[in-house]
Amino acid sequence: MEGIAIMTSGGDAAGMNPAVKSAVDYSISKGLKPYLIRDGLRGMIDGDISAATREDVSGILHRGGTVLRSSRSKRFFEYEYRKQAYDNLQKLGINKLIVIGGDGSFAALNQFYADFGVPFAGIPATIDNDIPGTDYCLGVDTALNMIRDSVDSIRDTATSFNRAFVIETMGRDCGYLAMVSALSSGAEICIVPELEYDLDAIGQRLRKDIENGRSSILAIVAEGTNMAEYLTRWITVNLNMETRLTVLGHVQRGGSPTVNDRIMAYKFSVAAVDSLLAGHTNKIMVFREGQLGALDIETVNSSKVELDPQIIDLCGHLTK
Ligand SMILES: Nc1ncnc2c1ncn2[C@@H]1O[C@H](COP(=O)(O)OP(=O)(O)OP(=O)(O)O)[C@@H](O)[C@H]1O
Ligand SMILES: O=P(O)(O)OC[C@H]1O[C@](O)(CO)[C@@H](O)[C@@H]1O
Ligand SMILES: [Mg+2]
Repeated sequence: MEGIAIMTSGGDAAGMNPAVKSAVDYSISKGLKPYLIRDGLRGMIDGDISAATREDVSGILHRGGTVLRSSRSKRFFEYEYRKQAYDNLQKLGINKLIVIGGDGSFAALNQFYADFGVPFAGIPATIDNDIPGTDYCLGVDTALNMIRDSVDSIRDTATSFNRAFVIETMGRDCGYLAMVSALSSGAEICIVPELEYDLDAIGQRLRKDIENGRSSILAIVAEGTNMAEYLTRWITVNLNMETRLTVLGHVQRGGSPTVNDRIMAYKFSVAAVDSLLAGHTNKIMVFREGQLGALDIETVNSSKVELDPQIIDLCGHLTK
């Protein structure tokens, strides 16, 4: 039986566990022998790999994070350790890989393919939603719901005082989480890398609102702008409102996957196994304009992330 190994790599994301479960179950149904690699690239180098049964992956789909665990391995950049990883796969008869992770993890597996010709299929999973070619990455919906709950709670306390709150969301260099959260929570300000902002205009708009009775302000700031602390001081001074900063941090990465993340995980996993069975060697599963598909890693690597233009438009008035 042909061996197929499944791993999670890079930042964990809700949806990784249902993706692992589905990849194992579907591989077995297709006559493959699934293996699980623990701790991502670290486990591949150190041979932390074991055969998987359906029982091994039962009862995991509702859990957040990744039961396989993850890593960011410095050693994988070195050929010597990639060779060690290859030898581990060879010993077990594994000649197909599924990697559930972000762009860095795909780059790692593509390098591994260039070195040793082991085909892989990538499943986009990162709350940042920053993988080119796909509108959706696993974990994003769960993260957005986490953020919504947190911002709604902050709104409760903000409106109990005359206060402003600046809330920083994750997303590395991508403002998707911040933009969708600003819209879904009714924020007054949104600062993201994708949009220019005009603090003078924001000041004029909100001073008028305050004259007309506004007593609280919510500002959502993407981590990639590095603006959260500055904006907190700016609101205090320029809008004369007591202002608190909340950095949501890793709470956004946890939590039980939403229904959407579970269903997307199943779709991506089945597509990944099918892609390998069809003989494709280095495809990334994507979801674009409501359709499931697959792109060559080269296309993904050479493209730019394109966020939903309607979301960007809808946020425009929150930046001035
Ligand atoms: N060019 C490369 N060659 C070899 N290994 C690489 C390469 N690029 C990335 N890697 C490996 O892939 C790991 C995961 O990449 P990275 O830390 O960027 O996370 P990611 O998969 O992009 O997920 P996220 O952005 O959601 O955290 C890195 O820690 C490194 O071990
Ligand atoms: O603290 P860590 O796990 O290194 O990663 C933090 C980064 O990971 C991400 O959450 C993506 O998983 C980014 O938004 C953030 O910048
Ligand atoms: Mg990444």
